[in-house]
Amino acid sequence: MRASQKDFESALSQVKLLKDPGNEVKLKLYALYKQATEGPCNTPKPGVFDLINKAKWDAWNALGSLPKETARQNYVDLVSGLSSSSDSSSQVKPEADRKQRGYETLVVTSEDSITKIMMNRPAKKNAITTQMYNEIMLALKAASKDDSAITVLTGNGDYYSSGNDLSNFTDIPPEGIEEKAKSSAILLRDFVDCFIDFPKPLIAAVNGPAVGISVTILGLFDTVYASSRATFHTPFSHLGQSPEGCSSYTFPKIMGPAKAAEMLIFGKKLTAAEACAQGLVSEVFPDSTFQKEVWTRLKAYSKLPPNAMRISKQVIRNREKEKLHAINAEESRVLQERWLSDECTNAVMNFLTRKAKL
Ligand SMILES: CCCCCCCCCCC/C=C/C(=O)SCCNC(=O)CCNC(=O)[C@H](O)C(C)(C)COP(=O)(O)OP(=O)(O)OC[C@H]1O[C@@H](n2cnc3c(N)ncnc32)[C@H](O)[C@@H]1OP(=O)(O)O
Repeated sequence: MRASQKDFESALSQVKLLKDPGNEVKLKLYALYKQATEGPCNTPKPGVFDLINKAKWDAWNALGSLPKETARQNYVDLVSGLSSSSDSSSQVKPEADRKQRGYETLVVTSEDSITKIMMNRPAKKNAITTQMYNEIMLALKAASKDDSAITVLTGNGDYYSSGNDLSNFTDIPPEGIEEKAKSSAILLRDFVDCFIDFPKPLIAAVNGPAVGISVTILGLFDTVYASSRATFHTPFSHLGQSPEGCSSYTFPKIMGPAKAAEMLIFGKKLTAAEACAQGLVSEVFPDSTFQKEVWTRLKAYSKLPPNAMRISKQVIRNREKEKLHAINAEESRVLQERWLSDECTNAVMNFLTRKAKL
């Protein structure tokens, strides 16, 4: 059955209510509309620099001598197809579709062009076990290839993360502590390399206190938002350890050597406001509105052209990459030795036997 003028008019009203179907479809709609109402294109071709009008002219001209009635019918069919697909895509996707399965220590979701990686061991203050290091690496690798524009790391519960899970030190294989230190240094190096190489904008939403490695790697993020309740703390000397996450380079660069030394050598704890004043944090939000304000901001950012954002990140970061990989390798090598020291063993034992908290 041929589309009537009434069908065509109703399609014209319907099209105004549709979600933006993208430029390609908009050009098709334009061309069919012109063909249906004016017949074949016989206006002069716009100049090469008049890009938009030239694209429209090309689309219309491509319809050749298609009869007006057929163009009208095609327009009505196209709008009807768009309406039904937009009805189904506007339905809320079931939770199971949005959540990426297969992680035990994380909840990973992708929505609104944002991949959110949430550390999910709230009862242990999101302490990072060997399994969590591996899962974060997997999630970052997947996020670097998915169709999201930006990636966010955050924590579930009252902490962002209490850093390395100190029970990682008790899980010693039969080959002995040296072997464990060696494999842990490789794990650490690989973990930090994933942040150095991550190609899309990477944002930390620091929902609460952050300790150790969860703080040091912030220097490798593009933006860091913090709740007013967050604190930042790297108690390496207390633990007989030394800095990682490239912080021996990024922290002095971000906050100056004197402030960096207070954090990295003396374990000074910064409030969110102090961390922001020193350049480690981009912006602090009141804890009561943190989630709402951060996600509203990120949803707006995620609509920016993704390729432009990736390229801007490359321009900002690429010249430092080689240096960062070398620093990461060196920090991991030094830590491998530190883990075998009495200072480190005693500090970890004190925590695990509940004699000390940091
Ligand atoms: C041979 C070498 C192997 C090494 C393998 C290493 C792999 C790579 C390492 C990379 C280097 C990283 C370095 C760091 O991140 S250093 C920082 C380490 N973190 C800490 O030292 C923090 C320790 N935790 C605390 O001081 C307190 O728990 C904290 C102040 C964070 C919170 O105190 P609060 O009183 O509020 O809460 P609880 O102490 O009762 O905590 C609740 C439960 O969570 C457990 N918890 C918390 N943090 C950790 C942690 N980091 N590791 C292990 N467990 C942690 C805590 O024990 C409580 O558990 P229970 O309820 O079971 O008692």
